[in-house]
Amino acid sequence: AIRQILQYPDPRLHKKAAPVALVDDAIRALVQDMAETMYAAPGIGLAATQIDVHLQVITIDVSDTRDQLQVFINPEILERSGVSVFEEGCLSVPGIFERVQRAERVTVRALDQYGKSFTLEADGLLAVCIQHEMDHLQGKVFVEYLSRLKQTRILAKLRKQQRKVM
Ligand SMILES: O=C(O)C[C@@H](Cc1ccccc1)C(=O)SCC(=O)c1ccccc1
Ligand SMILES: [Zn+2]
Repeated sequence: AIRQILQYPDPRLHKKAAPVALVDDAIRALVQDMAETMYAAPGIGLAATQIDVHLQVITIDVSDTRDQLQVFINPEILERSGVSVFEEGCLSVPGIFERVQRAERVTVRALDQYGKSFTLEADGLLAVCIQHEMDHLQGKVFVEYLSRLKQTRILAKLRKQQRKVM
């Protein structure tokens, strides 16, 4: 089912996600809901935190055919190298696109939706997205890397947008 995505500055976006103890059918159902929600938004990634589920689960699909889902459960970054700057967006901060500096390449270890451990070396958009989603699991939203002035302006803009919707 498509879930509601929390909108910044909702305080629930700052909660830290707990590790998944057992990758069972309930977790696989959560992954399905996250994928459905991500594709409908549309987005290239989604962290469970964004649908108010505080578990370390991430779905990503950076393919342009939108049919290559990648699932990361209890992800850990083992290595990071280089620097890349990329204009990022966020489904929890609609309409805001800002440049963020991150590692160019990451080696990440995680469990898949069947509980099997895997290690992946990523670069490019996949590396950027993995880091963006893992920030969400730590309760961090990409706008927090920006200057105070930019954050103030973004909050004002979002408040205006959210009032209109109400
Ligand atoms: O809020 C999120 O985590 C989703 C976010 C992921 C992300 C985008 C860009 C850089 C880093 C992380 C999004 O998917 S925002 C929407 C977006 O960028 C996009 C949507 C459809 C097609 C292509 C990109
Ligand atoms: Zn985001």
